[in-house]
Amino acid sequence: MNDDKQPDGGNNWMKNLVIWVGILVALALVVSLIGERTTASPGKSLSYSAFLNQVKQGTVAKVEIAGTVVSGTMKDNSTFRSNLPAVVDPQLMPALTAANVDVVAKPEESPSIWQYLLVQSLPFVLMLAIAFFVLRQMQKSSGSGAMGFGKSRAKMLTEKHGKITFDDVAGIDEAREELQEIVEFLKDPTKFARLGGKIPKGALLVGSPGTGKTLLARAIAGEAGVPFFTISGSDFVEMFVGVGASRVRDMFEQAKRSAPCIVFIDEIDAVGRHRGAGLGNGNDEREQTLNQLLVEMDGFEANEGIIIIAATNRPDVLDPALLRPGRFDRRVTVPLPDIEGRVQILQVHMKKVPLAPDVDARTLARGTPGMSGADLANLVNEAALMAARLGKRLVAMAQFELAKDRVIMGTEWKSLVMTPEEKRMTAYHEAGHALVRIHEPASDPIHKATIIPRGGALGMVVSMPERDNYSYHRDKMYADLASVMGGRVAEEVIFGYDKVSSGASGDIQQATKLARAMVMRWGMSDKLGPLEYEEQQGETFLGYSQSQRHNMSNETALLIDSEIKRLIEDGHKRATQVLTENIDQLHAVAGALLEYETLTGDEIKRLAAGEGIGRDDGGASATPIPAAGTSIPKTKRPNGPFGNPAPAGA
Ligand SMILES: Nc1ncnc2c1ncn2[C@@H]1O[C@H](COP(=O)(O)OP(=O)(O)OP(=O)(O)O)[C@@H](O)[C@H]1O
Ligand SMILES: [Zn+2]
Repeated sequence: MNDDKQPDGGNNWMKNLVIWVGILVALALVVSLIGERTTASPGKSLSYSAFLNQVKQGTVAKVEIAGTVVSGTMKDNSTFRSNLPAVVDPQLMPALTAANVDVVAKPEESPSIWQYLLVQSLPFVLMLAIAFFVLRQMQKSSGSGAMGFGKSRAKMLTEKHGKITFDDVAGIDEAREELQEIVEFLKDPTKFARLGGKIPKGALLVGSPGTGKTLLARAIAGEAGVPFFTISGSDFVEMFVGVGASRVRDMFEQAKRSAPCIVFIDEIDAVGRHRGAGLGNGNDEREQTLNQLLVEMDGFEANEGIIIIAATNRPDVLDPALLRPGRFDRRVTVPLPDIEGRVQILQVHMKKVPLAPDVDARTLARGTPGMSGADLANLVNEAALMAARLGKRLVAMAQFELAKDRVIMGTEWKSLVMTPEEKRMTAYHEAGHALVRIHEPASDPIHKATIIPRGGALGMVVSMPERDNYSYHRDKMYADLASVMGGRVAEEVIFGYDKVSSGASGDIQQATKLARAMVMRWGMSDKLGPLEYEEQQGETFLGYSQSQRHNMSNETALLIDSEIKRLIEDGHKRATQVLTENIDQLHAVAGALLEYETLTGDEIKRLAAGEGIGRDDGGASATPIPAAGTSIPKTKRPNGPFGNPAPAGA
C-alpha cells in the first residue's frame, strides 16, 4: 500500500508552463505574419533595375513611394511593387518625369499598431505568464487561499485514501502496543479523560527508513477513525524567514478544526535539530519554525484531541526541548523486523497476491535478514510483477527468490555489508552480554537480546529492571560492569584475543562511565573513600551531561584513574570466568541468536539451563539448536555456516 505517496505534480507544472509559453509564442508569430500580409501591397514584385527599365520603356502609369517601398500601376492596369536602393538613385526622378509617371509620395508605412504593441509587449506577456504559473502552482501545493505561501502543506488523508488498521502493520507488535493507548484516547477523548487516563499529547517514532513508521501512524488514525494529517518536516523549511513558522501555525489551526485527529510529522529532524547546532544565521528560519512548533504544542490543551506523532531516524540530533514532558512524551522504537516479524510482514503483503502452493514465507524470511518492512513489501510487489510478465496466474517461489535478489541488489542494504563472519561475531558478542547477566544474580533480568542492527549498534541486549531503581547497590554495579564487558570477552574467548572487533567501543565507553561514576560520585572505591569528586553540570539529558573534576591534586587524579581501571579489569575478569565456565551455553545462545535474531529473556534462560528454546513455529522448531550438552561436537560449532547445523526445513 503505497498510496500514501502524495500525488505531487512535481514536473507537471513545468510541462504546463512550457506548453503555454510555446502557444503564446506561436500566436505572436501568426499575428505578426498576418500583419505583414495585410500591409504588403499586392502585385508582382520587381527588382529595382527591372522597375527602372519599365519606367524608361514608358509602361508605368503611376507610382507611390513610401520610404524605400515603391508600389505602382502599369499602363495595362497590372500592379507591381519594388524596393528602392538605400542610397537615392539620381537617375530615378529624371526617368520618372521623362516618362510622365504620376508620382505620389506617401508617408513611410509604419507597422500596424497591433503588430507594434504585440512585439513590444511580448516579453512582458511572457513574464506575466511565468509568474502566473508559478503562483498558481504554489497555491495548488499549499492548499487553498489566494497567496498560499504561509499555508501549511499538510495533506489530510481520510478513509477514502484506503483505511489502514493495525492488521496492516505486522511484526512490530511492541510498538503497536505502546501506541494502543493513543487509539483509546482518540476514540473518545472525554471518556478517556473521565476514566483518568493520562492524556497523551505526542509520540515520537524512532526507527530506520521503511520500518513502517508512517504506516503505524496511519493505522492509529484508522483504528480510532479520526482524520490524519501528514506533513514532512522539510515542508516547513523554507527559504523565507517566517514562512515555516506560519505554516506550523496554519497546520495546527487546520488540525484544531478537525479534532480529534492525528498530525503526523515525518522527518521531524529537518526542523527539530538541536538549536544552535549549525553555523551562521542560515538556521534562523529553522529555529523560528521549531520555536513555533514548541509554542503550539504547549499551547493546546491536551484534551483538545490532537495527537502529534513525529517520525525520525535521527533522534540523536533532536533538540532536547522537543522531548520534554508534555511534548513528545512517548518515545516508541520501531525496529527492523526479526525473522518472526518478517514472516508476518510477508504474509500481510502476500495476502494481496495469488500465491502458488510452493510459496513459503518462512524460507523467504530466513533469507532476508536486515530487510525493512518496506523492502519486504517491495519484494512481494516485484515477485507479482515478475509473475505477471511471465503470464502466470499464480506467483511462485521462484519469482519470490528472484525478487529477493533484485531487492537485495537494488537497496543499499546495511546488513548485506555485515558478512556472515561479522554476524557470527555479533551473535557471540550479544550472547556474552546476556549470559554474564544471567549468571550475575544482582543484575536486572534480561528482556531480550537481538542481533538486528539498529541505530549504529550491531545488536543489543535489553534488560528490564524488575522494579524502579532509586538506588543501586555495589554488587549490582559490579554485575553491570561484568555484563557490559561480557560482549568483548565472548569475542575474545571464541575468536581469540587478536580478533576482537571494534563493535565493543560503545561498551567500553559505557563501562568507563559507570566505573567513573562509582569512583567519583558514589564513593564506591575503598581507596578513595566515600567522597564526591565530581561536580555535575548542565542537564543530564539525552547524554548531554557534562561533568567536571574539582580542582584536585595530581595524585588524586592518578588514583581515580587507576581505580577506574581496576574496576573495569575486575569486570573483565568476572565475565571471562563466567563465559569460559559456561562456554556450552555461550554456543547455545549465540546459535539461537543467529537462528532467530531476537530472543526473549525467558528463551535465553531456557537455553542457559540446557533446555530447548521452546518455540513451536513451524519449520524453525525442527531446527536443532546446538544447546548445551547436545551431541554436536564443540569444535565444529564456530565453523559452521552460521555456527549452526544446516537449517532444517529449508
Ligand atoms: N511493519 C510493517 N508491516 C507491513 N508493511 C510494512 C511494515 N513496515 C513497512 N511496510 C511497508 O512499507 C511501506 C513503507 O513504510 P513506511 O512509509 O510506513 O515506512 P517509514 O518507516 O515511514 O519510512 P520512512 O522513514 O522512509 O518514512 C508501507 O507502506 C508498507 O507497505
Ligand atoms: Zn556490546
